[in-house]
Amino acid sequence: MSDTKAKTNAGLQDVVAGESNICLVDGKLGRLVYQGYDINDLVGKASYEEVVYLLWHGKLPTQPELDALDRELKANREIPADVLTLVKALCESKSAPTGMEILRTVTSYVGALDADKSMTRENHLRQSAKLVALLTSVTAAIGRFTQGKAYVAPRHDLGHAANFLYMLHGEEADALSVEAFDVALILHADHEFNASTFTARCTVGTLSDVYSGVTSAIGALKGPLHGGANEDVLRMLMEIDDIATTADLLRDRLNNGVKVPGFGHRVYRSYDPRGLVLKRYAKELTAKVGVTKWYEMTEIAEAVVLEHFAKKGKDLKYNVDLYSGSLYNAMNIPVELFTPLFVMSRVSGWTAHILEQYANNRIIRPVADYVGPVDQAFQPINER
Ligand SMILES: CC(=O)SCCNC(=O)CCNC(=O)[C@H](O)C(C)(C)COP(=O)(O)OP(=O)(O)OC[C@H]1O[C@@H](n2cnc3c(N)ncnc32)[C@H](O)[C@@H]1OP(=O)(O)O
Ligand SMILES: O=C([O-])CC(=O)C(=O)O
Repeated sequence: MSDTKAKTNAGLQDVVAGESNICLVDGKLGRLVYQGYDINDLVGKASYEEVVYLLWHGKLPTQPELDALDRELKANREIPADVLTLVKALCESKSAPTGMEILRTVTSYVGALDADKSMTRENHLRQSAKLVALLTSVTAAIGRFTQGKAYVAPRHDLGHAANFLYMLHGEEADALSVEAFDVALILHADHEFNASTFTARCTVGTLSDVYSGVTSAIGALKGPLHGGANEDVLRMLMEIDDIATTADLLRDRLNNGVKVPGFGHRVYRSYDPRGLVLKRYAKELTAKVGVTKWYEMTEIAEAVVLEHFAKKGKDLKYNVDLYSGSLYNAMNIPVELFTPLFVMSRVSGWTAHILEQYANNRIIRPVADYVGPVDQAFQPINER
């Protein structure tokens, strides 16, 4: 048995697992900072594309730098014919793969077909830009095919957020939807050593490639305790489907010890600053489109769950996934696409962390506190 008296924190809670310049999550103050910039100073002022540049390069771009990134993203918007055929076949498959399973497969597929395997920062940035653009177009295509609609080719005169909504709906979205969607992309872009980002760093810490890092990160984000929670929130509300009974049903759920998606966080103790911004946009957009039911039910959920936590003396609050559901619904985005939307945004953060890991790499390999037996006497199979 190991003689190391390592203190094992279940789920690595509060364990400092490395240094990073990219993102600060201040759980006590409810503050989120990208490369030194508070998210509240970025939303509504910077575009998602500027934030992508910021995360990768550690500084806000000048206009020529932003133009160059914009050209590169646009050059990668079109889905290659073989990828489109794969996406369509998966969407129509009897096994009904989820959007996350399709994105995971596509990432792995395009990685296998990328002939340039060189381990240079320049090549890694090229691959990162390709993934940011391509996974966005593929998410829109999944939305089209799963609704039995035809693929809509990208436009090059639209920004990243506006182009996605155009490719999904086949028509240009209104200005408030584009602004709110761009803000949602910014807010989901990075979050320090969350489970999927840490997974990506572990993968590339072996000096594996960018596509492997992102493929494994998608697998980690998919789970209901992480990115999958944004779909679960709206599904839960749709199952309740009644404003009048929401509070009682949620109280029952909590009293039966069942978790409510969209609440709780490993780091935030005061509040999740992303949730506040999304709530504001959800309120405005749902009122504008005249579909306020899910937003109203979400507000009831917020009140009921926080009251429950407070009575139990728990400092848990709602997280980023609570209000995104009613917001995306007001943009007419199907629930099945909510976690893929998270990928579309977070791929910028994953690749920023992948670049940072490569720049100062040491293989990530913690130790286990072995608690099993060590002195077992071997018995041949015929004596067992
Ligand atoms: C983008 C993101 O990944 S944000 C998170 C998205 N995930 C969700 O919304 C799913 C619901 N939330 C959760 O499962 C958790 O809060 C997590 C996974 C986010 C954090 O997990 P942990 O830090 O391990 O907290 P843990 O699950 O141990 O919760 C601590 C206590 O609060 C309770 N609790 C935590 N979240 C919730 C919840 N959503 N509803 C009800 N109770 C909860 C737990 O049951 C536990 O209670 P106990 O001490 O009586 O056993
Ligand atoms: O930080 C976490 O553990 C989860 C989270 O909110 C995110 O990844 O955005």
